[in-house]
Amino acid sequence: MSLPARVPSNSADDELHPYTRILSPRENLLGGEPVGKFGVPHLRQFFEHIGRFPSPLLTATETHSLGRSFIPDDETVLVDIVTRWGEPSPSREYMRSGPREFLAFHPQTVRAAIVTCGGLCPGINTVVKEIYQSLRNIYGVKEVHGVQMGYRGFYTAELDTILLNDVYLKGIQHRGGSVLGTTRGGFDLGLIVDSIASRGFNQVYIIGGDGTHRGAYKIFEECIRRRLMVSVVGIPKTIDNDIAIIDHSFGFVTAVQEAQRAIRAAYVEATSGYNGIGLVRLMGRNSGYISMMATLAAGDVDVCLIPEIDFDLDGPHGLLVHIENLLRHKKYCVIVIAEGAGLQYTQNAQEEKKEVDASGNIKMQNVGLWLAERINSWFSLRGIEVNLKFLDPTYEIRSVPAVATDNIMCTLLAQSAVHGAMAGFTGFTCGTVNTHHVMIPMKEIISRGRNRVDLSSRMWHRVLAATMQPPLKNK
Ligand SMILES: Nc1ncnc2c1ncn2[C@@H]1O[C@H](COP(=O)(O)OP(=O)(O)OP(=O)(O)O)[C@@H](O)[C@H]1O
Ligand SMILES: O=P(O)(O)OC[C@H]1O[C@](O)(CO)[C@@H](O)[C@@H]1O
Ligand SMILES: [Mg+2]
Repeated sequence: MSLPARVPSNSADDELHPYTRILSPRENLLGGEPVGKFGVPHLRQFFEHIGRFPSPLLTATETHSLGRSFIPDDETVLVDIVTRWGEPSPSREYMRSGPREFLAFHPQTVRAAIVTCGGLCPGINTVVKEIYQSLRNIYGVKEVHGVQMGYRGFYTAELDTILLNDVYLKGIQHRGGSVLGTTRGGFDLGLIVDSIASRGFNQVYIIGGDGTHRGAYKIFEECIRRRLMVSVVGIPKTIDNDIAIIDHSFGFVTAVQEAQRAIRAAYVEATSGYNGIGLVRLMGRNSGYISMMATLAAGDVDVCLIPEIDFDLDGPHGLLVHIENLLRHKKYCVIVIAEGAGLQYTQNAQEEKKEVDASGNIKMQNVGLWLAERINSWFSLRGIEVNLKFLDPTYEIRSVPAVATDNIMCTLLAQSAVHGAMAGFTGFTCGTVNTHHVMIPMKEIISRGRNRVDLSSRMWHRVLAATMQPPLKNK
């Protein structure tokens, strides 16, 4: 049987950045070690003189029994793992993360920086602590700095960087938030890279979402342009699950778990009141994953509204009539709505100037309040008594500490980031694909656009099967 064709991750239609040119297998053979294979840039591609140091895992076998667990650069994880017997199954593949036998940085020359950007997400502190610990405990790196308050911390005088130590980081994995602070906006590429150069940082770990990654890729490019030998690594952080390619990031499971409290409360209120309606608004401005998975987990939601679906409010097949039917038959109903759902109703399409936050994200009206008002007035007009309770957990689902599975994910992502940077890889993002930890070219993360719920997926179909909600469209 012939082997399936091997398709490097970003060889499809993406226009490749010259830095991330994929070497053909032949070039790799001629050049010895595979370099930049599968699109993950390596410092060796840009700098002639680059170190090659044996990993401490090779030499300090008494403390690290990892001798046989080095990951070769041609070990990959397949994207498409569902296949049919006998059919060729070419799949994209990503480089597997993990410790490499040889390092591009001597640990004593490493000055690392960690920055956290964007909104909060359960587990940020764990990632910060584990990057520090992996650098120090596995590789013996002495200097790991924390950049305060997101990107602006690189260049704002009153936000000096913090030299991280055990005391500062003690127990932070049990706390929500970010010990370093995080903000939106404040991305000044020139000043950020000036700061990286003047402080002598040669490894920069950037924890953040889609916006953060757009910035991180620019930092990577600018470092190369200025001939700065810096590994720039992204660690994906999103409770919304809106980052492409990866299974999901840390914090997502915690957010879904925390959302259960609100849904449970909505259910209790709805089932205890006369014609009770429990309405829960959950985060997710562009992608409805939190609402979708929280609905599946709860098992007692009647309607799940996410940004990806287009629903009618009025009319014989619209949402309001459906709620009335539910009340008639069940005497209560529970509705989950993602903050970005029903945008066509809450935002005036003609409006020319939309309000945006410091990062340029569009500010949205509270769709939960809007829907509560529409439901109440619709039933009131018909003289039907309803008791609607609106629950809006907003920041509660993302400010809590991470649950155990998320904390484990944080640890593994942080270790993957450190192993990759120490080996000299740069311009990459760590993540899980099919539950395996991989290095993904950052260019690919940002060029894929947002991850959104696929309405033809089996997962969304499971939601429809659980809620039994109709299409909510008149035609
Ligand atoms: N296109 C871009 N180029 C450079 N920097 C950007 C870009 N978009 C966003 N940023 C910067 O990245 C940081 C975080 O962006 P943003 O507030 O959009 O959060 P995010 O990383 O997407 O996380 P969240 O999941 O919370 O939305 C901000 O400092 C912002 O200025
Ligand atoms: O109010 P902030 O901090 O801008 O964050 C709100 C946004 O953050 C997110 O959780 C993403 O992190 C969105 O779902 C939400 O709209
Ligand atoms: Mg974002």
